[in-house]
Amino acid sequence: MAIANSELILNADGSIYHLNLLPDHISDTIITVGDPDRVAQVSRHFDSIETEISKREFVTHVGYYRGKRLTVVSTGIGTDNLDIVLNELDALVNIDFVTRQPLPIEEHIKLRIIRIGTSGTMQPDIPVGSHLVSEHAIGLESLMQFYPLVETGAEVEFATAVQQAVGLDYRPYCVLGSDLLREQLGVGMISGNTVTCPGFYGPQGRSLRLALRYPDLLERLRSVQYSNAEGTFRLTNFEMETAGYYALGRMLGHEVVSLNAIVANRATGEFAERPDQVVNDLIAKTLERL
Ligand SMILES: O=P(O)(O)O[C@H]1O[C@H](CO)[C@@H](O)[C@H]1O
Ligand SMILES: O=c1cc[nH]c(=O)[nH]1
Repeated sequence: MAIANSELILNADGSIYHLNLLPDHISDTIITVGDPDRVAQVSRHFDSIETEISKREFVTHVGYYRGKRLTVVSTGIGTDNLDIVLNELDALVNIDFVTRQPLPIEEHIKLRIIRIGTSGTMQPDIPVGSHLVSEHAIGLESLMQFYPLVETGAEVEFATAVQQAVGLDYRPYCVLGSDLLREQLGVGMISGNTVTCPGFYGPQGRSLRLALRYPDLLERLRSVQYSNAEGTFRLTNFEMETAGYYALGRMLGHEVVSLNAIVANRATGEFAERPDQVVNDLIAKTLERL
C-alpha cells in the first residue's frame, strides 16, 4: 500500500519535507554534524561542491572529496531532530517516491552515516582536545519509548547498571555502534561509551541558576563499571544525539558511527581554548580515512 501524503510528506518539487532533499542528493556515505555552520567546515575540504540546500537547521552540501561523492547534513541539536534526519535520509534511499512504497528488502540501501560532533567528558584522564569514537551509546532521553528497539542482553545490563548508579526512575537504552566504521575511522582515537542526554544543563549535571535533582550526577556516572565477557566498560562522555543515531541506525539497517571532539572536561572544569581547532582536526582526520 502506498504511504499516505500525511506520513511521507513531499514538498512541491518532490523533495522530502524537512531536509528538502531529493533522492539524487544522497551519497552512500553521509557526514552529519550538529551545527549548520559546520557543514561548510566539512565541504571546504571538497574538490567540488555540486549542491547546497537548506531548510530550518538542516543544511546540506553535496560534493566530491578525492573522487568520492559525499553528502554533509546538519541535524541541529537533540535526538528529536535525529528522528527527523535519519527517517528522512532512509526514506530518500529506501522508499520509491513515485509509488510511495518501501523498496523490497533485498534492494535496501545501507548508508554509512558518520557523526562529527562536539562533546564533554566526565573523566579526568580524557584530555580536552582529544578525539573519541563512541563504542556504546546510552540514551537517557525518551526517543526509544516510541520504537521497538531490540537490545542485546549485554546492552540491557549496561543500561541497567547506569540506571542503578544514577538512581533513575526508568531504564535508559544502550546500543553498540558500527564495528566496521569504528575500526575504519576510530584508529588512534579514545574508544568510549557515550551518554546521550535530553539537555545540555540539568541532564548533564550542569547548574547555572537552577538546582539539580542529581547534583552528583558526574560522580554517579563515573562510578559505573560494567563488565562482561567482552571486557569492562566505563562511561566517557556526554552529548545529545549518539544514542538516537545508533538505535535508529540499527533499526533501519545502516552503519553508523559517532566521532566526538572533546571540548569540555567536566571533572577538571576545563573548556577547549580553540574548540573549532579540535573539530577541524577531527573533520580532516575523518575525511582522510573515508
Ligand atoms: O556539536 P554538536 O554536533 O551539535 O554536538 C553537541 O553539541 C551540542 C550542544 O552544545 C549538542 O548537539 C551535542 O550533542
Ligand atoms: O559538555 C558538552 C559539550 C558539548 N556538547 C555537549 O552536549 N556537552
